[in-house]
Amino acid sequence: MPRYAQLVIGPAGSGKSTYCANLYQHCQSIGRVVHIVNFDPAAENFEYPVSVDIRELVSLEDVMEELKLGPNGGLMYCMEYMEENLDEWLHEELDDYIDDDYLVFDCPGQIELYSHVPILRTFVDQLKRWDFNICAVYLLDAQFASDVAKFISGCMASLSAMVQLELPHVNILSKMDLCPNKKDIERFLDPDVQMLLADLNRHMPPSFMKLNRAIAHLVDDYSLVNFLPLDITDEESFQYVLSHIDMALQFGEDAEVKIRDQDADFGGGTEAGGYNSDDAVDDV
Ligand SMILES: Nc1nc2c(ncn2[C@@H]2O[C@H](COP(=O)(O)OP(=O)(O)OP(=O)(O)O)[C@@H](O)[C@H]2O)c(=O)[nH]1
Ligand SMILES: [Mg+2]
Repeated sequence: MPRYAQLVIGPAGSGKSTYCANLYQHCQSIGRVVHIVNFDPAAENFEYPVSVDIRELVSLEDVMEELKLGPNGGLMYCMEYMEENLDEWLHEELDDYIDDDYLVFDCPGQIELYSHVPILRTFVDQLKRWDFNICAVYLLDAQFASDVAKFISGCMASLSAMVQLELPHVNILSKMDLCPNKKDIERFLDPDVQMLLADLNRHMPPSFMKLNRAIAHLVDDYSLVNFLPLDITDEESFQYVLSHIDMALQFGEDAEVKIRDQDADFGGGTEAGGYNSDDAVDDV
């Protein structure tokens, strides 16, 4: 039987770790087992129990200190080091997770990892060889849907990850609880590219019209302009997103949903997401 992996990616601060923490909680509440892998060598605080931690192999702090690298160069070094040690380190770590186990990789936010650096591609190819079904879960802050130009740039970033990784790909608009007017966002979830194009042209000088058209068609040709909204304060919203990801992973087709061991070693449960969602809703 295969194992399953969500690769949670997206720009810095888009809500990847918060999503992982809330996914863990949601799964606990419905009696499903998921294991979260911290794949970010720079991460320090966790709102979920970490099942596998890249920092046991390499940590950004040590790399910056020993190699005198800055945070971005240091992170790239860490990820290259991970790539070189896939067989020894990760293979061994994942050995504990067998048939139909479901892992969620909380990745770093350095956008170059998903655009032109081949590290994650090598990593997913290796996971496939180890019989994982994998789905890329790309988070984009719903603020990107506040205007068309921002939204198109978010789509392009997601598109480059999609082309680079060649995985089933689910796009999520995160932080919907912070959106004052959800109706405004709706037109971006499954938008008409002609409408986006007209909007772009309206806000830009005529010299950009040809470029705008080319970009809009590129995005349209890849059928990428499709986002699922996620409001982490709403269980139904979570269930909706998770069911799409499960479908992309073909999870549940030949695997039984594992019932959580009530005595899981992570005692006491976690608090959701490191922020107070009630306050966030009140702010809107
Ligand atoms: N209100 C609200 N805040 C969120 C949500 N998701 C994330 N945040 C906040 O946004 C900030 C960044 O969230 P993270 O989950 O750390 O984002 P990340 O993508 O893991 O960031 P990096 O690992 O640095 O790339 C934190 O302050 C979170 O509390 C959300 O759905 N709603
Ligand atoms: Mg994070």
